[in-house]
Amino acid sequence: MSARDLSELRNEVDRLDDAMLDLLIERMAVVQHIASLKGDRDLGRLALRPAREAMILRRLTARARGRFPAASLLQMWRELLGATTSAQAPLRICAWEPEGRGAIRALARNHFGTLAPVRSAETAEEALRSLGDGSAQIAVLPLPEEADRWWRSLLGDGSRPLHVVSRLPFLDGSGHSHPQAFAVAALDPEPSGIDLSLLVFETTPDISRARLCEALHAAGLAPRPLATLHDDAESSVLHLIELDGFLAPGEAPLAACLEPLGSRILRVTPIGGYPRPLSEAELG
Ligand SMILES: C=C(O[C@@H]1C=C(C(=O)O)C=C[C@H]1O)C(=O)O
Repeated sequence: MSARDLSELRNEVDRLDDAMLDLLIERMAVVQHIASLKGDRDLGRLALRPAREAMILRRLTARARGRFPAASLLQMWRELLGATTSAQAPLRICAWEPEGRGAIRALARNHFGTLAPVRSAETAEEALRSLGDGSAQIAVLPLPEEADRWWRSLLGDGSRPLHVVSRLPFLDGSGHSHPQAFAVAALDPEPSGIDLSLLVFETTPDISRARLCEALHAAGLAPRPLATLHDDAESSVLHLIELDGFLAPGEAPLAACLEPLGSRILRVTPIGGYPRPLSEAELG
């Protein structure tokens, strides 16, 4: 290849870079128009819409069909979505990174982008409090383990209920040991078409977690129990379980599968709904 060919091809790359940047600028202007319609800033609300973002990312990775590395595509668009969300309304993050549970702050940064400041909290409770006092709009916490109790506070009937709205990272490298986290915000979950739900089942102590999961399995809900808490008076037990689908209590098939357990199910409270992360296998 001659020096002339190389310089022509580099000119072509420069032309494409300019065109891509012009498109990003044009996209940002459309997002600002969307922002004025949604009115999140005036309502003191987060501009983030995890379901819409997941639909964009799934569509683009399918469209790329391996012609551009999917993991890079996802990371580039996560940065873009972070920039467009930050441009609409404040987006500050408070992350709880307990010892030995992985790089949660880095996970938050990779997901929400470089523009969103990530502050550290000493405890999960402190991270959740930051949502109440307005010093952050998103709390990022590692997936609960048995000893964690923070998820219990999402059961409260606050005037602006907090929900788990995302599971991080969006590209799930299951099989590798990598940290996973929940993003909590004062935002109502919306369905993206392929979703997971996080529910708290309050039961009488005489039914085991295994029995509860068996009933959920039978309805094809693929339960993944995360944690169980016994209340001080031993009169009820709280089970935190992630299920396939965007579910609401009282809705079929949840209501139907719990019916045989009768009055031993005291209460079912959804505390989260979020897009199911893409698996590496799905990317092909
Ligand atoms: C533009 C919007 O706000 C945010 C930014 C998005 C984007 O850049 O495409 C998508 C979803 C939201 O997180 C929107 O709600 O559509």
